[in-house]
Amino acid sequence: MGRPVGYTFGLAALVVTAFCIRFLYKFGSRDKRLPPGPPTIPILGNAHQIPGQSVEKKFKEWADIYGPIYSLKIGAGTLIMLNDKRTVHDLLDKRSAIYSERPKDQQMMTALAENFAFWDANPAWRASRKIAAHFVSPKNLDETVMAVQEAEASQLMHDLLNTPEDFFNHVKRVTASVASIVIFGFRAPTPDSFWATVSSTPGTYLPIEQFPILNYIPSFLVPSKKRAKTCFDTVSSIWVEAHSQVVARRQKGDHRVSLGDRLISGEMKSDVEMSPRQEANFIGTLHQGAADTTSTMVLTNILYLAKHPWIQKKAQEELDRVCGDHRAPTWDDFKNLPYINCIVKESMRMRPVLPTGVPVRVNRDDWFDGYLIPKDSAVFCPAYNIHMNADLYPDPHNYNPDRYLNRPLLAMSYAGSPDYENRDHYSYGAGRRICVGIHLAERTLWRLTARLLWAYSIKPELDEKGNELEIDTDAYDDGLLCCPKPFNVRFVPRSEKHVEVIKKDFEAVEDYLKTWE
Ligand code: HEM
Repeated sequence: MGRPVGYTFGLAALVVTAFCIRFLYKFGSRDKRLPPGPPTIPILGNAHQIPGQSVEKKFKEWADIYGPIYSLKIGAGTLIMLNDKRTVHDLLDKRSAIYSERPKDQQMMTALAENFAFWDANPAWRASRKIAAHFVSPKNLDETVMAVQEAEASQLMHDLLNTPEDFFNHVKRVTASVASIVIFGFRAPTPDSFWATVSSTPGTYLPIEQFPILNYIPSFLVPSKKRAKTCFDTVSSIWVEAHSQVVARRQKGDHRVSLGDRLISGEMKSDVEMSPRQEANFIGTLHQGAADTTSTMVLTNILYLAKHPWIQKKAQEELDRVCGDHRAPTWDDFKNLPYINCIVKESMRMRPVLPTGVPVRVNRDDWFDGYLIPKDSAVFCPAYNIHMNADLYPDPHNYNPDRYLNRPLLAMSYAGSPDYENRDHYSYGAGRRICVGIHLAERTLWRLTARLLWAYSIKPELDEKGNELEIDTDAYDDGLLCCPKPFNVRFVPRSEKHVEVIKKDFEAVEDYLKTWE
């Protein structure tokens, strides 16, 4: 005889309920085979423990508890954090063939659809990366744009002489201008010029990949979906405008040595065909990667130098020995001014612009140190965790450029070396996706730091009684980039002779700079 319908229905409901409870309980939980990590709760996993601010400090706290590799669960997603030199080298450098995709993220993919920094390691990414790497190679930079980059540094020194209180804007202008020259063949003469202000970001959005149920919310209830599309349109229209200005200039017969010029003329060709809009977004991506990151690092340098006058003195003794007071340093002095390089490295270690790094996605299941790294995990090289590890950098919270005295080379020499234990820092990332603009960034940072220290003593602001105000090296914005909050310092020229040279240097390049406008 068959069972009553009510009984069968009840049993089915019980099974479904049990299944749902088990599913919800398991959703967000950590598979036992994963690297360790903080306890999870159903559904959210660790999402509720991730703070909205200073997230890098929380990541570091967990690194202190769970060691060189740990995992976090965000709903269905897995984050893997690599906290020492060996784990980064073994996974991101040595196994880069599988650790080079970018995490899948629908809304980022809409907002940044033609930004190759967020593409998987596909043929189009390879083609873009190849051109970019070739164009911002040391050889090309030193052969084609060295003179104008030195001239830009001369303008910065002059701007600081005239309106030192405006130094944030001067620094932002010069780094944007340096990038614009290389990428578009145009410079930004003032902080409000078109070439100094191009940039936009998508803002916050729903974590759909980690919580797929969010996909079922109707689009009209999710403003971030619309925002992602608007972001793409806005950014794209800026780069298309920038690209068309290069085309228009060339049509007037004014051909320059920028990447844009070479692509438009066909002198350089992508292995994967690009439409004019894609070409515009490709070079725009480089500008976006270059401008704010570099200015942020220069501002960090200024902040930390103002706080540590004895470091300035040490650098200035070296500068005086090599350049005297009759000429400013140039890139040709790099080998003779090793302490400037130490200062650049130490600022990058103390305050990496992207403290948690930019994650890659592993494209298949992998095993490391007995742990499972599941396919599609987002794998982080959080520079802050590594840089604040006292075993790797003794007394890590102390700003001490001397720790780099025995590492006189530029960052790429260490990042590309198999001797991973000797690596200087991780502020440019690691593996196949390491910052493609590293050579340009290193040159700009060194040049500007050397010039600043040669020309000025950077001093704290004075209060109304003439006492120096305290410099707060912890006052940083909590945005996408780790940038110092607005602060005040004084740029005191080192002598009358230095002032004379600053003025003369600028006079000598003023007309030449105009040819790049
Ligand atoms: C101080 C200055 C800079 C810092 C700190 C910096 C930092 C970084 C970091 C951390 C990444 C992610 C690397 C990874 O995924 O492991 C990155 C990627 C990138 N950077 Fe930079 N960057 C700087 C300057 C530049 C410059 C000057 C350019 C352009 C000329 C540039 C263009 C890019 C691009 C296009 C990517 C994406 C690379 C890819 O996904 O293949 N960056 N940068």
